[in-house]
Amino acid sequence: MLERIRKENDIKELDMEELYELSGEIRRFLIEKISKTGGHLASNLGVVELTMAMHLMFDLPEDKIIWDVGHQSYTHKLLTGRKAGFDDLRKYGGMSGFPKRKESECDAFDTGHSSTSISAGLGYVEARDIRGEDYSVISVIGDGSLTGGMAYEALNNASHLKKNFIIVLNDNHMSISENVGGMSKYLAKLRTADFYTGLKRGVTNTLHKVPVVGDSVIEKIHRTKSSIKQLVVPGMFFEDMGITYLGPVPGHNLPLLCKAFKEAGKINGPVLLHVLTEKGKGYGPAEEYPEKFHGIGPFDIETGDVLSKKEKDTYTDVFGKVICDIAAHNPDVAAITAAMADGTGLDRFRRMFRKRFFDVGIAEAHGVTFAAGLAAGGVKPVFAVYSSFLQRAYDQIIHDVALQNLPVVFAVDRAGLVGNDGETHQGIFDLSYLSSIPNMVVMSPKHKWELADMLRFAVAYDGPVAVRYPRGTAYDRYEEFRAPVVYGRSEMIYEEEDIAVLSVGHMFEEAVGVWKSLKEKGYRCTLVNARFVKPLDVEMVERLGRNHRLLVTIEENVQSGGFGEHVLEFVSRRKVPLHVLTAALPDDYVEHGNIDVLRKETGIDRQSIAERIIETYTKVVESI
Ligand SMILES: Cc1ncc(C[n+]2csc(CCOP(=O)(O)OP(=O)(O)O)c2C)c(N)n1
Ligand SMILES: CC(=O)[C@@H](O)[C@H](O)COP(=O)(O)O
Ligand SMILES: [Mg+2]
Repeated sequence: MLERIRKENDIKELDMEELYELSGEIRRFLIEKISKTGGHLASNLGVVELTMAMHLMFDLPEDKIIWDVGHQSYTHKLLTGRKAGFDDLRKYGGMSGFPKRKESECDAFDTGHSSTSISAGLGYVEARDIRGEDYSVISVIGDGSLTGGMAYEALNNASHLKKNFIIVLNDNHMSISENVGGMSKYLAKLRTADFYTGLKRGVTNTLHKVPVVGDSVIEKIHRTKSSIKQLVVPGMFFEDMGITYLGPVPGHNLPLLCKAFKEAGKINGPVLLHVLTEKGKGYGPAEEYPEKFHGIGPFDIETGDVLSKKEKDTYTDVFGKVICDIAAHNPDVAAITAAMADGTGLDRFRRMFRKRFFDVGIAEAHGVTFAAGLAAGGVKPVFAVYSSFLQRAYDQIIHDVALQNLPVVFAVDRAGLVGNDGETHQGIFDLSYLSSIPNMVVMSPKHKWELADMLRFAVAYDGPVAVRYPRGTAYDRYEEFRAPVVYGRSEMIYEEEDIAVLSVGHMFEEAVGVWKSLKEKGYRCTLVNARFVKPLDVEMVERLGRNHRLLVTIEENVQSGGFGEHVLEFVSRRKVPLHVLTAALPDDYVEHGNIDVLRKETGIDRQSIAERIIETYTKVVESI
């Protein structure tokens, strides 16, 4: 069947039996492909029928399907002619793991971060009406993503609509890990309500079963003239806001899903279609361990085991262990995650210090202000958060934390290039957005031992402080370089003259490569580990100015507002006699792919940096 799907809407040519066959083929295809490339398997297996139903009931690309997060859009990609793309899924130059408008006109909106789909959908609805156009808009949001504040802001805003807007709540009762919070509990109650048993039941029959609320329901039904109102009883939270609730609909029953979409399309206003799906559906290991198969590397299909065995600790592992050790000795330390307990390494903390562990849901902005409140109350909060997700909380960092100089520790994970998730997830802005904030201290460790030392320093520090470290294996060389972390002081590694290399955090590994290659070619070269991005170690810069000609900064952050620009600004303002060469990422978004490839493409790999240094240094010497 899959062979017959060459482009969008081809699915409509299949009969029901063929559609069943197709759903099986899609699952087998996804399992096989993702077992080789890695990707977000469990969420995708859960929405096969839901996606098929939407593709059967709507016309693409005219109608707009907006995926929240977008990690579950693989079936949508398959049904819109992108089957071949799965061979290079998430590889450099290959197909993205998320919806991309530049990839297909059937992708209505780019996503990657959660809880945006209702806002974007509402924007489309209003644009449609302003321009007098006629198409359907369907936002598909997961129960986990419904813990994000933006989703409620959008629901609140959408409640006034008088035209159709379909919001699909894809409820698999899971975020990456177990979902949290009051809405999740509410949805759990709705799950046990009667299934969507069809639209044939008479309105009155149903209403007779609803004592007390019957009259108001009848009134509403008369207002909307929609028989579907018989199903309002379970979703009064949404109903009372002015959003029609339909469901719960069994999310693996294609005919019922299609019917539900048909009815949802009739409602003149916002309608929330509550669909119950199973994460990992159809693949035993993913059904059993949806968390493990949420995002997974290549794995063995028979056993479900991940193929590449991890031999060394990642920075995340180091953080997870050290923060537990710190908390064991300091009862004031609390840890916060925004739905990323495993990803940030806080799972261990959750087990060890249940009362001091807080999963706030996918709510980074709230998480930051909540941390500020904890800090104001005398607790020492450590918010472990991915660099790109912390972008969500910029005002909260300024307004609620830094302005009051509150001692909140930001453990900024996935800083720098993250690789296969691509543009939306690269942690390449944090040095810029954090180091521009007054009171903020920003550090980055060169290796795993320094991460531990910096975390201890950060917890002891009386003010807002960020420690940023990358995804992946923690660097475990240069153990002998472990001088105590001193506020605002960098670390001299090798001192020579002429060329000085000043590297930030994990780019130390590249900087060592640069340093070695310059040495091999006969250059005299100093190597310094910056440690602090803010405050900048200006004494070190002045000291380097005495016997060097070229100062090279290396960071995995955009150039704009980054470490190199801070150094440049200081050198120029204080007229330090140094030429400065900044190795940083260009003013652009970096797509998905292997990190080494991305570094090469963006010119921050050791070889490209060494070449640029030699070229620049030659010019500097010639100009004297
Ligand atoms: C702002 C933001 N924070 C965190 C994440 C990481 N994240 C990706 S998917 C996900 C869980 C989403 O759960 P749900 O919406 O229920 O989708 P499911 O995976 O269950 O299909 C999380 C926390 C993100 N993408 N965006
Ligand atoms: C879709 C999403 O945002 C997460 O699942 C993310 O892909 C996790 O990234 P890590 O694999 O780096 O934890
Ligand atoms: Mg979910």
